[in-house]
Amino acid sequence: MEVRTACSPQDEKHYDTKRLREEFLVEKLFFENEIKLVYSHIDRIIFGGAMPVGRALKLEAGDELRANYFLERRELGLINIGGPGVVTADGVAYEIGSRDGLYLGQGTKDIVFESESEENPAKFYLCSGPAHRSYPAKRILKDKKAEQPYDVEILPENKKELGTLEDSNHRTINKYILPGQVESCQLEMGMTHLEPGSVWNTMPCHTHDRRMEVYLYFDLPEDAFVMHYMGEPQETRHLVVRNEQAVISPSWSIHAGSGSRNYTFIWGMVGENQDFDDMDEVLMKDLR
Ligand SMILES: O=C[C@H](O)[C@@H](O)CC(=O)C(=O)O
Ligand SMILES: [Zn+2]
Repeated sequence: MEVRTACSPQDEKHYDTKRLREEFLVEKLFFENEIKLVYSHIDRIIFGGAMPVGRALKLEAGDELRANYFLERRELGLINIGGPGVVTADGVAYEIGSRDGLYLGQGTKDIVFESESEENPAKFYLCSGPAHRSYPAKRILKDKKAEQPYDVEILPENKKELGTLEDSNHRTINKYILPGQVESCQLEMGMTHLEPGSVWNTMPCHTHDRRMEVYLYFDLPEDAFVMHYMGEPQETRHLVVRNEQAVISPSWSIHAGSGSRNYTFIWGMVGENQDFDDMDEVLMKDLR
């Protein structure tokens, strides 16, 4: 597990490109037959990728957690951005299609990831935060109908269309894990898709003092990129982000992006407030 420390905005504003990228960007999360995890001291989020190809991968606590198993004191959310796969948790096999999700509560002991085929492997993007009680496991279906008792369909009000082509920010925010749909201790997760011709996410932008966020950008061709904007609203900086790279966003930082074309991203948040709309809005005229 890679460990990243927290950082003050007083320091961050002096960073050059290399240092900014070392602190806030994760350049590769999906490695064949590996579970790559990043542990950030910021709200103790752990995020990463699991990409099983022809064999099963077991989630281990590692030395860093000093726990008997990964979810002993944590909860986990995931969204599959690859081909169909299976996540087996304490003997229950959850079939996770492309763009579907899964929530596993604190206390889940054995977690194993598999792909249905080697040619089109699953890519499970994982987000985990500290947890103090166990909520039920839920499979989250983006477009399919619920079949199993543990299934949840994304509610119509949690597929929120926002923005316009004129403002280059026409997009749909699909909320997967949040109160009223999938209960959790603190984790919230979702996936935002931009329409062709729209390139801006989260503009007008915001900060949220009560929670941090991680963005995973994907659905980008190799030579395309997203300029991700971070920093305090009057001290903005940018990161050039490529396909399947992730950005850590501290509570004091804006998090927005403009792509060289449209793209998709997954947001994962932990902190003390689960009200999705609890944001400190930044007016367009106030950005520097
Ligand atoms: O706090 C909320 C997160 O920043 C994202 O959900 C925002 C987002 O997906 C968007 O506006 O495109
Ligand atoms: Zn946000």
